Amino acid sequence: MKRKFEADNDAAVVAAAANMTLDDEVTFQSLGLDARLLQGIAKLGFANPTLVQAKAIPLALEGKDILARAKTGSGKTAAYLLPLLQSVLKAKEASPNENATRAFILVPTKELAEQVQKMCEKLAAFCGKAVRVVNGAQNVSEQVQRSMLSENPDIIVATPAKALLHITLGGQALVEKVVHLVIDEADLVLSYGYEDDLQAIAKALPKGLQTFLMSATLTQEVETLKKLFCRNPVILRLQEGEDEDESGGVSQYVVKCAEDEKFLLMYVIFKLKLIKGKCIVFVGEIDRCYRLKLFLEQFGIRSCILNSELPVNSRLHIVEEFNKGVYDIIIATDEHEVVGDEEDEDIPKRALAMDNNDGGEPSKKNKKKKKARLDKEYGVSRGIDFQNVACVLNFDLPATSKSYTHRIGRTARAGKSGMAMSFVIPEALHGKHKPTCIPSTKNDEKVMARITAHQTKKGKVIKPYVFDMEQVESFRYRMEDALRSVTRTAIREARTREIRQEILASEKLKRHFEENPEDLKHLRHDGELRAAKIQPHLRHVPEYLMPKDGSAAITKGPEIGGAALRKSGENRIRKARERNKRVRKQTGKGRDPLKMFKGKTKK
Ligand SMILES: Nc1ncnc2c1ncn2[C@@H]1O[C@H](COP(=O)(O)OP(=O)(O)OP(=O)(O)O)[C@@H](O)[C@H]1O
Repeated sequence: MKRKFEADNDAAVVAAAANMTLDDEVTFQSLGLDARLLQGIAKLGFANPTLVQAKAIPLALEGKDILARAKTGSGKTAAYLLPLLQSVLKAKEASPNENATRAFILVPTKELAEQVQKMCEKLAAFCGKAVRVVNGAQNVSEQVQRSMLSENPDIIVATPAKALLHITLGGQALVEKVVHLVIDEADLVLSYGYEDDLQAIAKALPKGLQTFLMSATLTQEVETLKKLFCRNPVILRLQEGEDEDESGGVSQYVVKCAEDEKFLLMYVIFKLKLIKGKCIVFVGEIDRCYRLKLFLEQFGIRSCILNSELPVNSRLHIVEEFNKGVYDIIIATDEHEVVGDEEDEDIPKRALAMDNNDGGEPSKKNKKKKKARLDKEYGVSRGIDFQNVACVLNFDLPATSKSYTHRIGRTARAGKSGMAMSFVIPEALHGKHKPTCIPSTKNDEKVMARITAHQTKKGKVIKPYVFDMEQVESFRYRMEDALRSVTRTAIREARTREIRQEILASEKLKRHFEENPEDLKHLRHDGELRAAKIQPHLRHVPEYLMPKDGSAAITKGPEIGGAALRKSGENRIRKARERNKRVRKQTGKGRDPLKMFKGKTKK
């Protein structure tokens, strides 16, 4: 049984309280950080520390162990990286010629390792060669691993499994000077199956390290890690919403609909551009990614897919490009989250093996085959810093309220606003349109009730979102037409083709892109899979289908995701791009002159 972690009963110093707020006068300068780090912070555009940074950094600089619980997107990464970097710089000043690894940062996924390493490099951008941080989570040969470790990088970011490999290879020489250990997403690392690795790491690292445990939720797992690694830590329990300004936070909505209406709404929402800005759509199974992508493709709507089957380089590139604004829609699974971690046994284990089955029970053989293909160190709903996401759309509900919290935490980050919309199939409507329905949705109402209770406890409200279904219904015929084309064979083909393409791009072209990084810009992940029958007429919305009062009349709720964009520069960039496109269309300017050129022959 899971138990909520009660810091108050703990012997440790409880530094946080419900009324902990951010003092106006706390600035990065007042935290006493090195001038080079302040330059890095300024370059990142961080004006002031977030609450978790303002509270954790001074304590960390005093050498205290920290156990911090702060909401998703609240800036926990810099809260531990800055004190770590400060410590490395100090050590380098004391012994400029000594190369020694001083910190290990453990994260649950490869995606997160890459992100943390990049953030570290950005914060240390003005430190010259004084700081060397490596991403030790990559799959590399022993030879590469040896060369990576040969100069004892100051900071190693890795998953626990990879960190242990490094420690085993590097031996005492690698760990003897380690003084800091960070476990990011601490509530998650154990559920990723890293327990044995963590036990071994605890034995191998020197005693008396300064430890940081960072998490969005305090659970029994965090308590276990605390016992394993911490010495009387300061516990920071930063309450939800304390560091939000009034406009910040996620507005949460629920839409009750049948399985086929999910597709209908997706068509209408994306085709009529009802979402202003970028959107992450979470689905329950890998096959669902392809079903939805192929379905949207029928209407000329482009999207990218993210799941653990894709090679890690493709996954990282997709997130990077999405953050730059290259793509608007990501359809993702969060497979590690799908194995329910709540007490209720009724919660369907949205097991990976159900995949590809369209509802049937998986055969044992199938189960084995599927699991072998998936990357254990994959994860997108935890920790990944998707930027300026206007809306998180739960096409299929997650299995637990904890997963829900992390999914919706991909929007409204860094004090911005965002929207989360969840589709829920009421029991009465379940069973309708069985061919596409996934078994886990049977329990949607139960799961949603648990999610609502969890959010209510945190003072959050989930409101119903209303669409004008009469207007939406006029699109049904086209939806059904498109859905019919997305057969199981088409899905299977698309899935195989996508993986093949991505592996090709990821592995064979890796060296090419290392040598020609500019070419990466042209590698797109939202291409058409074309596995389903293409029906050109579906790409256009005929005038007679459009609501008389414009597309916005379809929603009776607030603008979807609009608030998130109002604050981001991306909105301006997007508008400028659209404007330029219109101008180019009207004037013909900007077209490829080579393609436009019509040679005249002399008479
Ligand atoms: N002081 C700051 N001012 C403005 N933006 C910041 C600041 N600190 C961090 N950010 C930005 O906030 C976003 C979220 O930060 P970060 O990823 O560290 O959050 P997190 O708390 O670790 O989230 P999660 O729980 O999802 O892992 C990032 O885009 C980061 O660049």
